[in-house]
Amino acid sequence: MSEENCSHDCASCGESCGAQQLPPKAPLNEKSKVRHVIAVVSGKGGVGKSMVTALMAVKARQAGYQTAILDADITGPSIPKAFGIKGHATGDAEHLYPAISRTGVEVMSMNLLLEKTTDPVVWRGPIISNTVTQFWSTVVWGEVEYMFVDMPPGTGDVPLTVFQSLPIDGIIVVASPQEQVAMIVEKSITMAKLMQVPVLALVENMSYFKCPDCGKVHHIFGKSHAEEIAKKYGIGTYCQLPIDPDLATAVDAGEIEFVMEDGLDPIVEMLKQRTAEEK
Ligand SMILES: Nc1ncnc2c1ncn2[C@@H]1O[C@H](COP(=O)(O)OP(=O)(O)OP(=O)(O)O)[C@@H](O)[C@H]1O
Repeated sequence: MSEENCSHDCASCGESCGAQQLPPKAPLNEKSKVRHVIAVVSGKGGVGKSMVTALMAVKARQAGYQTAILDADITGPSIPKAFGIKGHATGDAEHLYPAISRTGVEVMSMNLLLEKTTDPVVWRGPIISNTVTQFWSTVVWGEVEYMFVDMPPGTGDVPLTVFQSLPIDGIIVVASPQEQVAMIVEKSITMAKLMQVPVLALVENMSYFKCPDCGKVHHIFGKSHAEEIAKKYGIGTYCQLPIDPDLATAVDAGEIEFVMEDGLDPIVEMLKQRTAEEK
């Protein structure tokens, strides 16, 4: 950005220039230790980002890690429903406490703070972004190995705040075959690169449908581009999830912790390897 176009408001600018003065990362409270934070992003809504966030937390938990989900999708939170978590989060004068799922995944979401889950959150961008930072700072997360942040879709205010305020280890990009063709996915990848956050994995969701009767595989949204996109952007891990009506039913019934789906295993393996290398 040229000098005369610079607003000098680095907190709301995604450019990385020599004069950049980013705000310090938001602090965690003294009762929490979160070792790794992974943001789950998508170029547009409805591609299964929340589904992948929930499944990643479940699968990493099954692999033996303490996991948590920070639902940064403030205006469209869907994480508590996938886990069948009802009721409200609790808190005291200084802290909020996360809900704990049946298998031990910690969850904080705007839906746990609303009087009715159908109430809309009609807030302006800066207040929404501030809420996300508060979830990070005021929630008593305890000891967490992997926190997954369910981002709102796109590259707006909240993703910018999350990248700037939270110590993000990397992102998982979720896209359907269609977004990959339309290059929507590349916007998220380019944003992460601008913010100097590594892209850890690409999930091609709704990649294919396998007929339960004859076993034939149909590419409903076009052929796969996961390998091609992963190669182009140097993304080390990629995987595919099928269109699976059982997955959608499990989310609707709050049973995401109990589905049989191994499509995300390559990412869990990658996380295990990273953890082993740290030791
Ligand atoms: N692989 C899949 N098979 C079947 N249904 C799926 C699959 N992935 C996601 N869905 C369903 O598609 C719908 C949208 O998924 P989800 O809410 O995870 O998308 P999203 O990208 O988080 O959307 P938004 O950003 O708008 O919140 C949900 O009803 C979900 O259950």
